[in-house]
Amino acid sequence: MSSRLIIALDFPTAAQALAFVEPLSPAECKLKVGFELFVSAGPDFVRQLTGRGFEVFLDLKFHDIPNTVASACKAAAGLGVWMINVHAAGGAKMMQAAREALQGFDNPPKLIAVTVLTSMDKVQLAGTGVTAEPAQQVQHLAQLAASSGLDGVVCSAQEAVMLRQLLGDDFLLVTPGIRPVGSDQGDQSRVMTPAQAREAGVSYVVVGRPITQAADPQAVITQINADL
Ligand SMILES: O=C(O)c1cc(=O)[nH]c(=O)n1[C@@H]1O[C@H](COP(=O)(O)O)[C@@H](O)[C@H]1O
Repeated sequence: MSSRLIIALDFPTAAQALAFVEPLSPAECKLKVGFELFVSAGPDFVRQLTGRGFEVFLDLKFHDIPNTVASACKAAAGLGVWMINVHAAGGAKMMQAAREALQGFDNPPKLIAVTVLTSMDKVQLAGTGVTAEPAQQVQHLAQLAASSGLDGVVCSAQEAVMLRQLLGDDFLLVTPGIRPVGSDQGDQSRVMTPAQAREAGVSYVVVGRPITQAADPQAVITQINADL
């Protein structure tokens, strides 16, 4: 079975990211390219990763009017990536437009929606005008994503049990905010360990700094894969 670990390649340059990726194999992880690396390294870098056989999650969190998001999703799908995402807060019409935009592709990327960022807690969420508990808002947006035809959501592992029950076994639950025991929480709020995430029924975990900033990344990768 392929790994359920997605490593966040949050590096400033293609050279640094490639140096990190060099010893890795597509059997032990998938790779996530986010804003920082995509802005500096661009689509050619993404093609280099797919060319090496990696499944790539292009994490650009599209959030705009439906037409703009649909066009961006088409462009992303053209790169041959495995997964892309939009913000569920963009609404049902935006998510449906994203879904429809992928229809012409033979092997379209999985399309998932960000619910409530894992860095947000109740106080920060309230600051945006949403007075629901984070878990309630995650549930609301995940149901909207499911009814809009998306393949899954980004959420914290803390919401995984609830969403698995509600939305079934095939709905993808992709969970950042993963912290192995003893690692720094950093700017994340709703965190869980890899083993807790597995028990909660997540589909994939996203892990960045606990691996990329480790003295021995390979040891952390091996341990996380064992925990999953
Ligand atoms: O969409 C994401 O990947 C994402 C959503 C979210 O709610 N929280 C979140 O942390 N992420 C991403 O997941 C990664 C987590 O990195 P670390 O906190 O370093 O493990 C970062 O690249 C974030 O951009």
